[in-house]
Amino acid sequence: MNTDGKIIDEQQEQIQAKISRDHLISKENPFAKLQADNQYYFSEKTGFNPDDQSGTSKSNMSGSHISDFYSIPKLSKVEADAIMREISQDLDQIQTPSKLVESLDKYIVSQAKPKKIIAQAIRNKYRMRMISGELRESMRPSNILVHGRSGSGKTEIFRKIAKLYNAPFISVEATRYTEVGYHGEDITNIIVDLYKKIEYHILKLILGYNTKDKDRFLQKQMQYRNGELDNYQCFILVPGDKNNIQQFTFIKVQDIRKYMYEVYTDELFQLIDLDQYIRTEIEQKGIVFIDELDKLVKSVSLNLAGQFKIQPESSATTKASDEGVQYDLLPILDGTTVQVNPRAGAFEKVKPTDLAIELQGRMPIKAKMETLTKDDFVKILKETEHNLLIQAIELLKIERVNLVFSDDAIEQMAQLSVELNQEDDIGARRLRTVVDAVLEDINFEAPDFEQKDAFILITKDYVEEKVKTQFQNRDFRNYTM
Ligand SMILES: Nc1ncnc2c1ncn2[C@@H]1O[C@H](COP(=O)(O)OP(=O)(O)OP(=O)(O)O)[C@@H](O)[C@H]1O
Repeated sequence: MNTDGKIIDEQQEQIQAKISRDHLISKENPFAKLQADNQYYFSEKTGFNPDDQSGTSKSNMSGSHISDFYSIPKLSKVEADAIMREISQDLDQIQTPSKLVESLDKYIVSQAKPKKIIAQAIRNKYRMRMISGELRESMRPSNILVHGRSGSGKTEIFRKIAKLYNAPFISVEATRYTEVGYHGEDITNIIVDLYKKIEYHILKLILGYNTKDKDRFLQKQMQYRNGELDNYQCFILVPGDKNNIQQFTFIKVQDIRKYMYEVYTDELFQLIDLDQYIRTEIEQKGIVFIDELDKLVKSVSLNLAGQFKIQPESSATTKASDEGVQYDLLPILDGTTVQVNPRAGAFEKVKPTDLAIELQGRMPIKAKMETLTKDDFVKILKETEHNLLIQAIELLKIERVNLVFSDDAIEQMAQLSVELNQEDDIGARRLRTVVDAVLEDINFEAPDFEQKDAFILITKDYVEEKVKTQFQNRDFRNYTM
C-alpha cells in the first residue's frame, strides 16, 4: 500500500492493535483501505469522474453493492466515533521528538541539529492541537525555515515526517505562483489542492452504486460543500478475514473526511472551495512545503547611474511581482505550519534575512542543513534503509544475478560523487548518477548472462573505470532527480 512502508507499518500496527484491543470486528484497519482507489470497499458498481464532463467515464474501482454482502454485528455510531477519536489521538501521540529523530535517522544521514529542531517544532504543533479556546487562538503556528545546500535532505526529512504522521503533505514551488494565473488571490490554491481528491472519494462513498448520475453527483457535491452531509453515515466494508467474511461498519462523513485528511499525501485532482473547516484541518495537521522560496528574493545590483536597481533573482522576465508573492504567502503562513524549502543554492546567493520582514517573522524557527561530506555519502549508501545499493541488488536478483559491493568500491562511489559535485553541487542526488553509471552495463546485460545465480563483485577499480568512462561521454552536470 505504501512503498515507504516501514514507518507507516509501525503506525498501522499500533492502530490495528488498538482496534483489536477494542474488540473491533477486524484485525485490519478499515480506514487504511480508504487510501487507494482499488482498495475501497463500499457499495459501488461504477465510478464517476467529475472532471469528465461527458459523464461517461468509469473509474477503475470495482466495489460491490452493500447488499451483496451479509452483515455482521456493526458498530454503533457512538462506538465508531469513539474509535475515530482514539485513532486520531493515537496518531498524535505516536512520535515524541526523540522517537521522531530516531525514525528519521534510519533514512536521513547527518543533519542532527535540523532534525532535532524540526522534530521539536512538529511536536509543538501537536501540543497546540490539544489546547482549545482563546489560548489556542492566540498561539501562532511554528513555521520552519529550512535552508542549506541542494540535495542535503530538506525535502526528504519532511516527506518522511508526513508519512510518519499520516499528515497531508503538499509540496509547491513558490515560483509557480509568480506565473500568470497563479498569482494574487489564487495563492490559496496551495492549500486547496489538498482537498480535491478527498471530496471526490467521499462523494463516491456517499453516492454508492449510483455515481453515474451526474445531476445527483453535483447535487450531493453541493450538499457536501455546505456541510449538510457531515453527519451522514456511510457504510465501510471491512476486508475479509481468513475465512473471507466481509464485514461493514457505519462511519460519519465528517469522520471519514477527517481521517482522509490525515492519510492523504497523494496526487490531487480537482479544486474545491476553501472553507473554514478545511482551513482548520490544514492548520492542525497539514504540512505545506514551499519550495524555491529564495527565488522570490530580489537581488540588488548597482546600475550605471549608481542607483539601486532591483532585479528578480531568478528571472528578469517573471511577470508577477516576486515581492507581491511573498506577501501573498503570508496568510498561508499564518494559517498553517509551513516548511519552507529553499532550493538549489538555497539562500546561498541570498540570505533568509533578504526575505520580506513579515515573511521572516512568520518563520521563527530556522534550521540550517549541514553540507554532506564523503563520509555521509558512504553512510547513505551503506546504512540507510532501502538505500540505492539495496535497491540495485534486489532488482538484479530478479534476473538471478547477485551483486556484491566491496567496501572500497562504496568508498570510491562516495569519493567520485564528491568530486563530480565540485562541478555542480547536487548533493546526495549525485550518488544516484554514480550508482547508475557503475551498474549501467550490468543492468543492461544481466538478463543475458548465461550463468544464473552468479555473484558479481563490484570493486573499486570497476567503479573507477565505469564512472570515468561515463563521465567522459556524458554531461553529468545537468543531472537532476
Ligand atoms: N541527509 C541525507 N541522507 C540520506 N539521503 C539523502 C540525504 N540528503 C539527500 N538525500 C538523498 O538525496 C535526494 C535528494 O534530497 P532532497 O530532495 O531532500 O534534497 P533537498 O535538500 O530538498 O534539495 P533541493 O534544495 O535541491 O530541493 C533524496 O531523495 C535522498 O535520496
